[in-house]
Amino acid sequence: MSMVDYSAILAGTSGVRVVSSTECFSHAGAGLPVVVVENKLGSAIFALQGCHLLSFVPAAGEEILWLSPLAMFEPGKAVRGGIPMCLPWFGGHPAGLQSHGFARTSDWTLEQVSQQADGSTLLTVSLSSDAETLAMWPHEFRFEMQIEVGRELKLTLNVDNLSDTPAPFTYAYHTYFAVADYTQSPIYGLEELTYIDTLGEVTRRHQSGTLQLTGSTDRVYLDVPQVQTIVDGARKINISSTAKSSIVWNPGEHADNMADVGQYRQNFVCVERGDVFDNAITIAARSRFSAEMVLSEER
Ligand SMILES: O=P(O)(O)OC[C@H]1O[C@H](O)[C@H](O)[C@@H](O)[C@@H]1O
Repeated sequence: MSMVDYSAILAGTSGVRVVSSTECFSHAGAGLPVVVVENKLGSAIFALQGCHLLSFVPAAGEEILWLSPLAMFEPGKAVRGGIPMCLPWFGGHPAGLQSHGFARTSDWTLEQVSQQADGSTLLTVSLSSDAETLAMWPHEFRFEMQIEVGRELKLTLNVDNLSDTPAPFTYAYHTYFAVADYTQSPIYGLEELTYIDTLGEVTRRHQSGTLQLTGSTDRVYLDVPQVQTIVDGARKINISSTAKSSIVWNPGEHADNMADVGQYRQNFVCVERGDVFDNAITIAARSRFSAEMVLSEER
């Protein structure tokens, strides 16, 4: 595993380290460079591959993110769990390019680290276009993620279209939330909305009342309110975002055919905030698009 030397960026900031994932997790695979952030308000770990959050624990709270015990930490392979970033397209690609875009398996660069006055830590991570990305997505770009680790986890995605043509764009924060049992964890904030059911034949449906998953589910809720709340026993996990869609997913019984999920499917639910399907956007030439997501825990 090759490690970039980040000592100049980390100098002067305490509580941030760049190490091999093998130091933090006992998962299979060669390992990936991860950034470990610890302060008095909370702690987080993210992989530089994909700018992929793997853990967030608010101080005195519990792990918010689910990371599969069967996850593989291999260069070029998306890790199962945490917050894979899907962009610059979400889902399948018409020409058969990799599902959920190339950003989640690309190596992002740690640009800046700073300590905020309230004790939180702010990190900036980026990915820029090159010949390989231009062959897949014909726009020069700079993707930037600002990661603020405090009592809450705040992620701000800035997408600069540096090209002279408008860029059609879909994305999602594909968050896997840790719950004791996804069939006992109601999700509030989607009541009476229209959703696209993508299991089998794609159909449009209406959500009557509160959503409670009972098995295999793959849905795109459109024009959602800012906040969804997952109730996991005595705690509530709040997901607040500027994104207009919520993709709700658990493979249910199909997890038996997924080498990195299997029997552990019961312990997560994905509520993914993004702009997809009818909410897809176009970023004008030489313009910036920004999207924010904040995760917090309540008891
Ligand atoms: O296995 P992945 O490529 O990570 O995708 C995992 C899942 O992501 C989203 O939730 C999609 O809506 C699902 O259809 C897909 O199965």
